[in-house]
Amino acid sequence: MVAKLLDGKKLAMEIRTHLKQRVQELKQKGVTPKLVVILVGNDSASRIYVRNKHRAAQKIGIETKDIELPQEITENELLAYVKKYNEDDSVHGILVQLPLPAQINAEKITHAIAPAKDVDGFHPVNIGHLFMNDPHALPCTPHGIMQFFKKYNISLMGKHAVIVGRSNIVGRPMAAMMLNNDATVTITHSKTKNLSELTRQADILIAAIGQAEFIKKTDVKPGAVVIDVGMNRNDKGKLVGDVDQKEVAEVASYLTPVPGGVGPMTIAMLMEQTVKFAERGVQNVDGEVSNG
Ligand SMILES: NC(=O)C1=CN([C@@H]2O[C@H](COP(=O)(O)OP(=O)(O)OC[C@H]3O[C@@H](n4cnc5c(N)ncnc54)[C@H](OP(=O)(O)O)[C@@H]3O)[C@@H](O)[C@H]2O)C=CC1
Ligand SMILES: Nc1nc(=O)c2c([nH]1)NC[C@@H]1CN(c3ccc(C(=O)N[C@@H](CCC(=O)O)C(=O)O)cc3)C=[N+]21
Ligand SMILES: [Mg+2]
Repeated sequence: MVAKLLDGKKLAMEIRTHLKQRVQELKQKGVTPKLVVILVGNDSASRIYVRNKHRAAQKIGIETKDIELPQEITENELLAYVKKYNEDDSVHGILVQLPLPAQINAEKITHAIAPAKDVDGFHPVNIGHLFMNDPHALPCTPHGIMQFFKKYNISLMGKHAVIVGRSNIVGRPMAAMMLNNDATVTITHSKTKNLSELTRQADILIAAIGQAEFIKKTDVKPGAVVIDVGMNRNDKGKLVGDVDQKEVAEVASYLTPVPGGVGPMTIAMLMEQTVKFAERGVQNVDGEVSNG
């Protein structure tokens, strides 16, 4: 079998076209969706993300403000920025890039972002809604992955989904979303025993580990759908995923490439949520019932 590649670049472009239309409608009502991105220090995956976000926002007509802060900034200084944009009615979305430097308690920052502006969907209130199958804001990376399943008619019902990685930004919310869509979900991590035995049972395998080309052909059941979330540099400095793409393409039915797979979808979902939040604001002004 040769895997069919799930083209995230193309799907993200389709989504952008729809968003552009929605932004135009908002602008006619006098509202320009605005996203504030706060980057502390110089994490390399975050750099790529910030650059690509900016480009996408420009194409759609979303206003972005990038705030770049030094590695040494204190927690209170960073909290003051969050507070400022929480209170600024022209801002619809706030995103603080992770990871944050060691002197800052990331949890404290995440908790400080107003849930209604939490475009990452990382606030405990939003995570709680998601786990209760009543989502208000959705973490962008797993939400983007769900769009592949929709687009390519990959049903999750009754399927065994195995997720490698349990981070708050990918693994855990991915598990909730797949569970909400009737998959049977196994979450694995660095303490999991006999990992390969589990991954080989997966109808749908999500690799969100942060280890270059970790998942090999022998870890994958023939015909499985394999989603590669990883963004790593290999020893030659090349961008590679968590999946050995060349090997795994020989056994998987579907596979997301890196680059051009999950990454562009993460950005498309960030844009989508920014627009959605801006639309909610307009609904509230019009006196209609808000959906959250
Ligand atoms: N394309 C995109 O849009 C995005 C890509 N990424 C990329 O995805 C990858 C994962 O990111 P993120 O979730 O933030 O990473 P984290 O480092 O926060 O989490 C990694 C997870 O993988 C687990 N893990 C690490 N090594 C192993 C191993 N050998 N066997 C089994 N499990 C292991 C860890 O286990 P434990 O909990 O026990 O430590 C942890 O749960 C990175 O490459 C990142 O750059 C991230 C976000 C978005
Ligand atoms: N609060 C927060 N939320 C995040 O969602 C978040 C974060 N912090 N910190 C960093 C990680 C990483 N991440 C990426 C998203 C898209 C690409 C992306 O655009 N990838 C392109 C890269 C192509 C290229 O330009 O080389 C692709 O895969 O095709 C990369 C990385 C989001 N993250
Ligand atoms: Mg990708």
